[in-house]
Amino acid sequence: MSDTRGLLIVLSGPSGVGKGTVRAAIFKNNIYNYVYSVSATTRQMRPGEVDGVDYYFTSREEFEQLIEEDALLEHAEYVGNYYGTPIKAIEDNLSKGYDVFLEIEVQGAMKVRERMPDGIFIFLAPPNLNELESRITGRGTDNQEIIYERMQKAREEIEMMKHYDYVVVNDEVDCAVNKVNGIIQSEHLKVSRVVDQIKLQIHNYFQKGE
Ligand SMILES: Nc1ncnc2c1ncn2[C@@H]1O[C@H](COP(=O)(O)OP(=O)(O)OP(=O)(O)O)[C@@H](O)[C@H]1O
Ligand SMILES: Nc1nc2c(ncn2[C@@H]2O[C@H](COP(=O)(O)O)[C@@H](O)[C@H]2O)c(=O)[nH]1
Repeated sequence: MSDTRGLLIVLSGPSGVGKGTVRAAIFKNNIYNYVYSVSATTRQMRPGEVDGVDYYFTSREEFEQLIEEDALLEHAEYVGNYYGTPIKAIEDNLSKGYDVFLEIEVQGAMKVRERMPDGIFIFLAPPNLNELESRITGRGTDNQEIIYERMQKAREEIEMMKHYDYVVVNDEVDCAVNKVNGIIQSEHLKVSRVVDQIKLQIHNYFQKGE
């Protein structure tokens, strides 16, 4: 009867908006004990990235095997590479009561929404598109062609914002972090999420006295 299952939190939005930056800041002072869902990808590892921490880096064959085995909650092809969310760790952590944090692009988020509609879907938006382009360019990880593709994608992705539960504009990282934490903590206080626990406490209290 008690609902101690964790919450599934999906942080999504266009490439370069700052999802990774905001997520890293949230996890640096992880006061709420969120667990991060490490995705699998076929893209090349960037300098400083660690296999199993930033991503599980796989070959295309290995990734296709994961699809075949139904080991992914969702997957998407994004600018020439596969990205996907391993399902087992999510199920294990949610059932242990941890809030699980996904940082994924928009097509994948929409697939998660179909399979896990109880999730909390947060769209991280740029202050404007010029700022988005300068963030992608400033990161220095993509050539002009890829930057162009990522900006084209961003246009479609911003259109999808209406399918999310919340939007947070990432103008200042600290401000965005506080808003995301605030959303999650408010979700925990929803009557629908706590009502069963309260009923159980009342039930246990009166049973003791009988
Ligand atoms: N609020 C902000 N103000 C200024 N710069 C920012 C802000 N947030 C992130 N950035 C910068 O923007 C760049 C892109 O950020 P980041 O890599 O976190 O984006 P992302 O959404 O995770 O991208 P991708 O989806 O491609 O992985 C980085 O150089 C980061 O330092
Ligand atoms: N649908 C999914 N998208 C994912 C996943 N993991 C990451 N991503 C997103 O892909 C793009 C590109 O990432 P990058 O690391 O190459 O810049 C970005 O929007 C990520 O958030 C996933 O498991 N599924």
